Amino acid sequence: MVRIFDTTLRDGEQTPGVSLTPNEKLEIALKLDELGVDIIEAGSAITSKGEREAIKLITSQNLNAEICSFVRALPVDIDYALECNVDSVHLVVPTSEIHMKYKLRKTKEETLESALKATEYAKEHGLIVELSAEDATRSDVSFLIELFNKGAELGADRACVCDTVGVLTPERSFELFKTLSENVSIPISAHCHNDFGMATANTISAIRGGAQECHLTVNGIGERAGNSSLEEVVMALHTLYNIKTNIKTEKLYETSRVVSRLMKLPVPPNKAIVGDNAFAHEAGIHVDGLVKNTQTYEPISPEAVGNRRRIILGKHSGKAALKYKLKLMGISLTNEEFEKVYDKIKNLGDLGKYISDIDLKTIINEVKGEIIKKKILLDELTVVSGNKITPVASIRLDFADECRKEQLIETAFGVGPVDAAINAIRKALSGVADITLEDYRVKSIGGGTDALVEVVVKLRRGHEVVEVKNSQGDIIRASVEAVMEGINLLI
Ligand SMILES: CC(=O)SCCNC(=O)CCNC(=O)[C@H](O)C(C)(C)COP(=O)(O)OP(=O)(O)OC[C@H]1O[C@@H](n2cnc3c(N)ncnc32)[C@H](O)[C@@H]1OP(=O)(O)O
Ligand SMILES: CC(=O)C(=O)O
Repeated sequence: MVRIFDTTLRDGEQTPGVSLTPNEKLEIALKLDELGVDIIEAGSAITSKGEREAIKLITSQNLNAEICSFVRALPVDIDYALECNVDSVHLVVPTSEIHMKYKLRKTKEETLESALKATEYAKEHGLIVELSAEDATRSDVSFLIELFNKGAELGADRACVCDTVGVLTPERSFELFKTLSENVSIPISAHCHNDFGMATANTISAIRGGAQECHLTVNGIGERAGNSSLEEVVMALHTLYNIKTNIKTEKLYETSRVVSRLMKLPVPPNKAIVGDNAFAHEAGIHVDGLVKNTQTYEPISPEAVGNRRRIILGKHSGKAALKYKLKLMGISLTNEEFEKVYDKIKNLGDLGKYISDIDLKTIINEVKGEIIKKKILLDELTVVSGNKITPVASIRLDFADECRKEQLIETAFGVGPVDAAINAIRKALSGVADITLEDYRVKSIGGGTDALVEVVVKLRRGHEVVEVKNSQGDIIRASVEAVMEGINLLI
């Protein structure tokens, strides 16, 4: 069993440009606790008043996880951590020549002395101490052994080896952690960075070498190129090495998305385990294999990590993929219709188009000659904007489906006239269609104030996404009509 020390809220929050409010930190901490991490490094208490408020909020929840604060080898940092009622401190001491000489401006002896004093101080105040060597992978190994063993004599509970600038290789990592775990009297943890894209491999090698705990972040976020990614390390350990952790893997995707949303850091589609393409398949040969047996092209099931399988139609699709999609959607086609739909998919694919489920429905309707009646029509739109007025829009929509027919009227404010108009649509449709605007882009086609503007909106309803374009001279109408078109496609 390997213990997971999650540093999403400390090293992860050190991602340049990221800063969370106390409530946002709490929301992530609650998710991490549900996920089953053993330790949550909630922040560095010394950093700011807001940071301390966040850590206090987290420690007040009585979570299952141990709550930890980063501290330098300084009593003042430990005092701030104590004020936040944490269970433990991640007590960090630079150990490489470069860090000691240039950053701390201290000798090895002085560094060791301050580290041990700080350890003693933290222990006297009842804290669990994880004594951590910063830039350990560019440090003298005998110095690391001396620091950790002397720290252990003073009560340090765990030792941590930081690959601060990500220079380990899997081979070196195995050897280093083997040597340290054979010569240090307390459990050792690995904290790896991803500067050369090897953080996951280095962490796994550290564990194989004897590390009993690892520092990870959700989505691999963190300083520079980030830290070892929690979802990658955990799934590799469970699946490829048969080493267990306390992580409830089926919560990985959901946790990834909460962190992404609150940190405003999108997850790359090809991100292992939690990326939207991690279980997406387009190539015909792959989909044919998957339909016959999912293990042909999936090393683990998407459900195991709370992700989902997506079959994408496009240029590389084969007929097995189209048949599979039609079966899922409960649509039957004659052979002739099937061939026509398939040809259209290939043609659109050649034009570089990705064919969403909604596009597929539109293609099928076209091929079958069926006209789809729009459920929501824009009847009236009024927008008022100026220098002495908060932009405001009122809207009247005609809504009609099989069971309901009504007019929806709403008014809303916005930061500008477009925002006000879209807010009014959203308000009018709340409860009718819960749709989120994921992206809005505008560009001018030609110059001059009378130029055409092209608006592109991306809307999501559950797992379905549409992208719609509208071009005309009036930016407000272009925006509203693009949104209305998208909504009609989604409902
Ligand atoms: C690899 C890592 O991720 S390390 C963690 C990085 N995290 C952070 O930096 C947390 C956010 N930081 C902050 O809010 C601020 O830097 C503070 C509050 C910690 C310190 O702010 P300041 O007092 O203004 O110091 P400043 O940031 O300019 O410099 C850091 C000081 O800490 C010292 N220091 C750095 N690491 C350590 C350490 N582990 N133990 C003791 N002292 C340290 C530096 O030598 C420097 O001291 P100096 O001013 O005497 O030269
Ligand atoms: C302590 C830490 O975050 C590092 O050395 O990378």
